[in-house]
Amino acid sequence: MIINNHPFAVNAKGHLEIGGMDSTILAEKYGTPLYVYDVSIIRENCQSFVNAFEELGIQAQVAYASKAFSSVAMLQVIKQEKLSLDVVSEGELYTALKAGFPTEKIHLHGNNKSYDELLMAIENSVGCIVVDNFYEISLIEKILQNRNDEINVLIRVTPGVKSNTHQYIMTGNEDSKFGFSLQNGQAEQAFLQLSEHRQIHVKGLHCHIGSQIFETDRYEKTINLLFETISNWKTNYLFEPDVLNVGGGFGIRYTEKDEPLDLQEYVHSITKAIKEHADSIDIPMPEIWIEPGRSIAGNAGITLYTVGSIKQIPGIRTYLSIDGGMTDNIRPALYQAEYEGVLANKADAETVNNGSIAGKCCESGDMLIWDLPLPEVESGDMLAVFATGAYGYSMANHYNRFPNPAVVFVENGIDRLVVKRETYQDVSRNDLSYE
Ligand SMILES: Cc1ncc(COP(=O)(O)O)c(C=O)c1O
Ligand SMILES: N[C@@H](CCCC[NH3+])C(=O)O
Repeated sequence: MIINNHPFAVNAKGHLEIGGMDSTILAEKYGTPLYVYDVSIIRENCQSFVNAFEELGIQAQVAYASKAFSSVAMLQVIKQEKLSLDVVSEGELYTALKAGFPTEKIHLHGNNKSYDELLMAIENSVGCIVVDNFYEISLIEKILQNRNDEINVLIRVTPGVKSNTHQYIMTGNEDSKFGFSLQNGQAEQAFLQLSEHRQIHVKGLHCHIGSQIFETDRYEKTINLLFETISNWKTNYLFEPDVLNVGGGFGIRYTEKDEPLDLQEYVHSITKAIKEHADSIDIPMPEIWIEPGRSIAGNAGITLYTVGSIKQIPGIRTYLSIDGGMTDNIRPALYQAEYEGVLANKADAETVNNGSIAGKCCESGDMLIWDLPLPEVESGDMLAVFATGAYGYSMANHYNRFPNPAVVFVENGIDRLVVKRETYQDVSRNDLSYE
């Protein structure tokens, strides 16, 4: 049975199941708050993208955007599914190396890569550096001066497309901290500078217009703009890209308001648009690279909490406080993101009232869900919040010195702890005494 359009079942005891396991048993075994992933859903999401390209006979790389959720176990699953990997920092690169990820399939991103980050990437022969700005070019040139390495780069461009999403997760517009503008000539200047360097191979262009996007026409519009540039560069510099990377951003279902497309639909429309343009300017079909994060990890994860204090304000609202909140999921506070949830131990009980789910932090904005329809709630009940697999754990923080939760993977009815719960020692690990 699918519950509320989220891919989880309810068992005979009326408990929420994830990956064939009773979620209340997981909560008892590992404690709450707890992130739980159904690994089979992660794998299905990976395969949806990979198979869609394969069926079209298109050369492609599907790079998991590891910022959505990075841990050694997660990246090992991604490696098993034969995807590539997008990393944005030394920490993400370090995690990828720790997971044994093939370095030639790693792409390094970032709008302010440091000398050390770039050096680490070059020393480890990553497959590609997505160059973002002129300062970065100068750092790469400096590193290559003393080395014989040759590197592949993509040029990250901002095509000037506004995506229909929250301002904080919009990245392809002209007024953005990311990438070289196509409009004002900076992308062309970067292209010329990079192309002159004998150790740098410009493989193509990269752009990412934003996140949680439901319309394929945004990608089509972006591809139109990219090809205006490619066509000019072909005429002026005989440029034919080997690769076009159109980023990630494919939307998922958080609440009933979201109507996600099948992942294949994005692949089909991106491929069609690129093919038509490549044919029209008579260049070989480039490899298509995409970078999904949320659409791989998001719907595979849930967070389990225990309900504590219940505060009823007659005629106004009932606040149900849980043992986590904005420290393990900052998205509602940061982007007014909305979620759905159920009581995991009463998953099939009839809903009778609305309850608003409050986090534990000393912050009025620490609210996870407003007015969630729920059955009769008692302290000690267990709340499951759906679709928290992306940008939940990875954006966790230590506000009020809360330790980060544990992460458990479940597959074929077997559960495995993949990230340990932090302890108070972990939280104060770097504190030094001043006495
Ligand atoms: C460059 C880049 N690629 C890929 C992604 C992944 O996006 P999403 O998780 O929405 O697929 C992001 C995040 O928005 C990004 O900035
Ligand atoms: N962290 C954001 C997505 C943007 C990430 C990368 N550009 C979110 O939770 O929705």
